[in-house]
Amino acid sequence: MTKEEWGQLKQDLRSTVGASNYKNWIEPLDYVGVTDGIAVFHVPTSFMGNYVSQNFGDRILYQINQMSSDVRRVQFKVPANAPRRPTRTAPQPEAAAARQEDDMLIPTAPLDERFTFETFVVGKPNELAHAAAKRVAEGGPVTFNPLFLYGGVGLGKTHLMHAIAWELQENRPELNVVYLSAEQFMYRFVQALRDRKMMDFKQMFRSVDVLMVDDVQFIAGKESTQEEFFHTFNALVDQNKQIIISGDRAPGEIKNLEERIKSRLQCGLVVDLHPTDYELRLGILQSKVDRYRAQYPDLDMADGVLEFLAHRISTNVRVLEGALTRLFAFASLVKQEVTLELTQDCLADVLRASERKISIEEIQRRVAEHYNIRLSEMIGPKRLRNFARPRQVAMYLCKQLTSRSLPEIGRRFGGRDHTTVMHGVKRIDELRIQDAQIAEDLEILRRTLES
Ligand SMILES: Nc1ncnc2c1ncn2[C@@H]1O[C@H](COP(=O)(O)OP(=O)(O)OP(=O)(O)O)[C@@H](O)[C@H]1O
Repeated sequence: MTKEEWGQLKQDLRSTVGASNYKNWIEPLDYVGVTDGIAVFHVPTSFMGNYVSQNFGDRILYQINQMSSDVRRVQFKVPANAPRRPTRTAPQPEAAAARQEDDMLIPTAPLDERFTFETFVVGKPNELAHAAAKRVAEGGPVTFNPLFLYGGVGLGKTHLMHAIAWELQENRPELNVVYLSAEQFMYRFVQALRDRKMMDFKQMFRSVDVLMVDDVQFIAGKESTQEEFFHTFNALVDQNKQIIISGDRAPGEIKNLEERIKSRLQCGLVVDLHPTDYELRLGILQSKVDRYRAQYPDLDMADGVLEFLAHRISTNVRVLEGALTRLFAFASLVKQEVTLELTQDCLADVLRASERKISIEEIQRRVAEHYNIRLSEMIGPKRLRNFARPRQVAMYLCKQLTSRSLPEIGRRFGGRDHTTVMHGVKRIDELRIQDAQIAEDLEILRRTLES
């Protein structure tokens, strides 16, 4: 079959499949030629290839055979040198855009170019989640299904999901990887219902190789979306296709999520991203600064600024990044070195908002745990050294980390006098210098309390 013949045949197909199907599925086909009785067409995505093959393959072959009898099969494949999947960040080719406009069923959402494994800083709080994400991104045989990533706001769930999708595209370009938020899933679902395209919807989601759904808590309480999600999930698991889900808490703790979905989500590997600690925050800041240096080559930064920010800003990485961006923009505007003073001025509101309110109770509890004594023993009247020293450490930390007065602290330590507290604080201040063990205890406790 020549290209001209295909051109003619295509026009014939228009009347048999209808204008909308023609525009969406037939027009974008790029006819390559016939080899060994197989008519080969190039398609922009493997998803599209599967769809056309399943829905129009027989009809196309039939039409071809009306013209030429030496074609036995039709094949739709993504060319080996195809550009990265066009439905992501790259501009959409016309056909794909038209398709999206037409029926809004192309399920994948754009990926953020900044969210890759290279830019993800690994520390104790996220090392497990990172390792699991890396494993899935290799695209090898499915070992845990689903991978469920959860954690609080701004701790890197979306970043890791995008990183997996990018890497899968690199490692296994032939796979049909679909990433979308649970909200988008619902939106597509409702739209398919409205447009009476449920068959298309089902087929589409069941034809993916890797399904990634972000912020699954969104579908909690939304009955029919949950139902459809459950069926999609099961169909893919049955076919041994990888599923990756994120949520803001562990599956069992998501309210108004059906029990059967909860238990399905718990079947694979559930890993959490813990709140960041000081070291991780510092690492993230350093890596961001390295990138900013390219943007602001003349900007100087005084020692201690990053450490200050890592100490003072909350666990949410998004807030941390926002603060740094603002700081750099401000410093370059006023053409000044980034000093501690400038930082405090420029970020006064952020610093105030993320001031962590540590309570006396929290300090007492942590210190008791650290020294392996009971809370009642620390607060109680006993003067045994085993209890008295931890008590003084706790008093010292209360003075350092809260804004409570000495009499108030005394009251909360079993009604002790403020002079007792003062004595305790002074004693620990001395020991801090003489006794390395005490210094280390204080450092550990301060860090855990501040993280
Ligand atoms: N370990 C990390 N290394 C580098 N950047 C990080 C890290 N963790 C988070 N970030 C950055 O912090 C920002 C927030 O992360 P992300 O959007 O992934 O959070 P999330 O957990 O999905 O939050 P939400 O619950 O609000 O959706 C992003 O800009 C991301 O790049």
